Formats: sequence, C-alpha cells, structure tokens
Amino acid sequence: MRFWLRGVSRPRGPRSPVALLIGLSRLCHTGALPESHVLPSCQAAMSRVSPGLRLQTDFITGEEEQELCRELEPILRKRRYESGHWDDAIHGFREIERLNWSPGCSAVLQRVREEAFPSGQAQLSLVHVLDLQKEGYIKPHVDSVKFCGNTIAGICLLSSSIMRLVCVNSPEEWVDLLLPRRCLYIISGTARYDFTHEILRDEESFFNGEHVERDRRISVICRNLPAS
Ligand SMILES: O=C(O)CCC(=O)C(=O)O
Ligand SMILES: [Fe+2]
Ligand SMILES: [Mn+2]
Repeated sequence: MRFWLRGVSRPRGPRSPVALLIGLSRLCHTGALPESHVLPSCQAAMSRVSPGLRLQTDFITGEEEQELCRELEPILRKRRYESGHWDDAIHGFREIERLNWSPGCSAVLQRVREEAFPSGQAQLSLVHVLDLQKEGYIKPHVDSVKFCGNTIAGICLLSSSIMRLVCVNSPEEWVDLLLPRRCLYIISGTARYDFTHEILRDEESFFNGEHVERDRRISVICRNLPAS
C-alpha cells in the first residue's frame, strides 16, 4: 500500500540549533500557521512553504479522538507493525485504508475534507490511516504525484510530533512544524511538491530545544486526486 510514497535518500547535514525567526510573524500573519508551531531554517524556506501549509491546533476534540481510536483500534490490532526495508519511507508502522466510517467519524472526516479541498474537487474516497509505534518514524519523501493530487490533509491522534519539511533542491532550506495531538495539517503547493516531509523519531523529536515526546501516533489522512 506504499505506492504513493517515494523515498528520498539524502545525507543529513548539521542543522543550526537556533532557527532564524526574523520575519516569521509577518509570514504567519494569515493565521494559517500559528507562529509558535513553526521553526524555519531561513526566511527563504519560510516564504516558500508558508503559502501551501496550514495547521489548526485542536481541530478535533478529545471525544472525537477517542471515537476515531475506538473504531480503528480493533482493525489495526489485527495487523503487525512492519519494520520496512532500508529504502522504505516508513519504519515501525501498520496501516489501513478505510471507506466506510461510523456516522461520528464520518462527520469529523467531512470537516477535514471541507477544510482542505474546494467543494466538488475529486478526492480519494479511501482514507489512509497510519499507525506509527513509539519507535516508528517516517523518512523524508514526496508523496507520489501519480496517485496523489496537490493537497494532503491529516489529523494527528494520540501523540504530538515534529514534521520536517526540507527543500528537495536546497536541503539547507527546511521548516520544522510542531504537530500537536488532535491537530489538522494541510500540505499543498510548493510545500507538497518541492519539499520532502518526514515525521521525526522520538530521539530527534525536538522543537526549539524542547523534547516533544513521540509516542504511538495515528494519523488519518485525506488526499485529493491528481488532475487528469
Ligand atoms: O503520518 C503523517 O502525518 C504523514 C504520513 C505520510 O507522509 C504519508 O503517508 O505519505
Ligand atoms: Fe507523505
Ligand atoms: Mn522520549
């Protein structure tokens, strides 16, 4: 089911511990990205990703998170966590694609779709559910342009995490995004095509010098279809 992932191998250079914050507030002014949740390596990186990036904290309530987990847990539990091979994009994961949801979960997913996609836009009807174990992580990749359209929308359950976006052509341009548990993130445009995205493992999960505990994390992801 990993057909939409294209792994990108890249040596990791040292990163500046203090990201440049000058001009950040100006770029966050639309409210699409809470300033406190973004750390760019430079203004150039920030200007390039910010038009295509949105983050809404507390997009779902604790009850909605529980309802989603109650529905998903029995299905996920039947599968074993996979380790993946050296060139795979994801480690320590299990996943499903789900079409039919309970009314409560459907309502949440409808809200995600309305938030992320213009009405009438062709979307994948299957919702992708990715369960990362505490030790699991997602390596840098760009979602396949063949199977996935210009927008990726995910809600994050059970654990906060750091999503890192790195410019494919200039790796010194990167942006770290703090994804709190129960948030919605939307990646589109330049952020989707010209930057890889990854979810850091617990040992690397730092934001602004603070460890962001990476526990088991379930993401529920809606995508649109590529333009034909
Ligand atoms: O777990 C996430 O939020 C992102 C998953 C992802 O990047 C993918 O499945 O392509
Ligand atoms: Fe992805
Ligand atoms: Mn830890």
